[in-house]
Amino acid sequence: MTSYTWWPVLGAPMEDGLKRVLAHDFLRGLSDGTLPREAFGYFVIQDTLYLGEYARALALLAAKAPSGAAGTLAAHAGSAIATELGLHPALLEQAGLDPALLHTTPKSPATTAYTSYLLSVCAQRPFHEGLAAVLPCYWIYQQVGMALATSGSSDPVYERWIESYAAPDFARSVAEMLQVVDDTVRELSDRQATDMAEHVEIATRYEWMFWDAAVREERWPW
Ligand SMILES: Cc1ncc(C[n+]2csc(CCO)c2C)c(N)n1
Repeated sequence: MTSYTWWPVLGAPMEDGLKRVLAHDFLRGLSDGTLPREAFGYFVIQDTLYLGEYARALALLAAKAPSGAAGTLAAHAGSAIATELGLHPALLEQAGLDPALLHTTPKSPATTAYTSYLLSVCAQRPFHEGLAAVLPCYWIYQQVGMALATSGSSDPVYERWIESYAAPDFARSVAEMLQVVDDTVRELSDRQATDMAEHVEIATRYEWMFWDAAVREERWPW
């Protein structure tokens, strides 16, 4: 990580957020198997809703990317959709939940806030800012996957989730994205780099809030 040009610019807010994420009850519960199935089911449904919007954010970003990065971003938009359609419904079924819930559950307040934020930054702000907003999604999940994979989980459903983010395929996709970030950061003024760091910090907080909403099974007041 430290060999990347972007690390000294963007690493601090993500590392701080990662510490908080790793200490969150949701991830402790995934590791030791005490996470209630209801909280995991809530998470998988909300995450599927999230992925559909995240893919659109990446597609918006692809449209304004320099040509060297456009193909990577468009391909990643495609693979986010593939996860939405593949892994997530399979996880739901394995967890004993009806995949039809995916079509009847509304986005939670946290999912609405995070995806609205991503879409608005990617649509309305310059490329480097959008890239900063989508970065914690990759980096945090990779770090979480690696941290949890060292001891795994006694629960086979949770273990499958951990394995998918500790897998070499996922590491390759994160590395592609980090290279795009590196190529981008190299060209920026100090002001632009500070703007990126601000988006990284906000998106990292949203990542924490997403786990937290699942533990609380957050709902709209009516
Ligand atoms: C809340 C939330 N944040 C990050 C991810 C991880 N993630 C989602 S899409 C994508 C890239 C393309 O597949 C990655 C790494 C998630 N699943 N849910």
